[in-house]
Amino acid sequence: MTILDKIIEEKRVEVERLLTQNVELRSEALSRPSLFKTLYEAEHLQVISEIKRASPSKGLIAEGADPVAQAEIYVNAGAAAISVLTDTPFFKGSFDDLAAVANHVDIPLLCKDFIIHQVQIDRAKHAGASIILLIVAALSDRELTELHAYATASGLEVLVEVHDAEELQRALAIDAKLIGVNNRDLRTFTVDLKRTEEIAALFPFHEERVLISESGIWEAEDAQFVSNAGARAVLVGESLMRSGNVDETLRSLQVTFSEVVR
Ligand SMILES: O=C(O)c1ccccc1NCC(=O)[C@H](O)[C@H](O)COP(=O)(O)O
Repeated sequence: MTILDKIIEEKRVEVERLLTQNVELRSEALSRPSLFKTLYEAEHLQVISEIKRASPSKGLIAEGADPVAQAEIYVNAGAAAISVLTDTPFFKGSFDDLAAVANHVDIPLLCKDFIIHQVQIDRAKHAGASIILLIVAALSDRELTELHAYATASGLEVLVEVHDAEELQRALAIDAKLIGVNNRDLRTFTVDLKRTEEIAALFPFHEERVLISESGIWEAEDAQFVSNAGARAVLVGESLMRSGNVDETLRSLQVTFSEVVR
């Protein structure tokens, strides 16, 4: 059994608990800027900055980090959006982290979790997220279609994550506008930025969609590589959480688009 399988198993238990507790999770749509619009109109590579305390591949990264203080640095350094990992057992994140960040920032906010059921979408929205993540590898076609439609109808944006050509086709089949290539294989943890290049070669850039490169971005050279491949944004966690100068690291990743890509 892979870590992804274990995480999904844990999510099934979490969903059961949420459904049994029958917690009131209805909420009005929040008005945050559209991430899609921000990225589509961007003049340079955008950074989606993540609050990440720990991970299955790296263990503890920044256990005692203050999510609000970290988010404020991200906003001041020009982050396009903030991603908050809300899973506790594997990432030491929480919905309290998400809600705390939501109360302090007004830029687009991604609930980074492993969504398999509508109740998790309600919970993300209730905590103040404006974007949810759907991981193609974790969902059947039917689940992907239904969860994407439900989130969109709830007024949320959806980042659809892929890792190979077949998953890209599945993302395009549901007309996903925000497509993220995870450079990390969630089953083996191998990170390879060439994943972005491979998916970019198949990506319909002439359509109104944006490509985001996720994971393994440490320095400007990495950002330039995926930007040159066609990414309009990078999703960055560990390198920002570990940085001694978060502001400087984040700004260094906001590289200019090459003429070819623009
Ligand atoms: O980060 C992991 O080890 C991980 C393992 C299994 C499933 C998901 C995982 N990470 C979630 C992410 O996608 C990353 O947090 C995100 O892309 C940022 O990656 P990085 O900049 O490498 O921290």
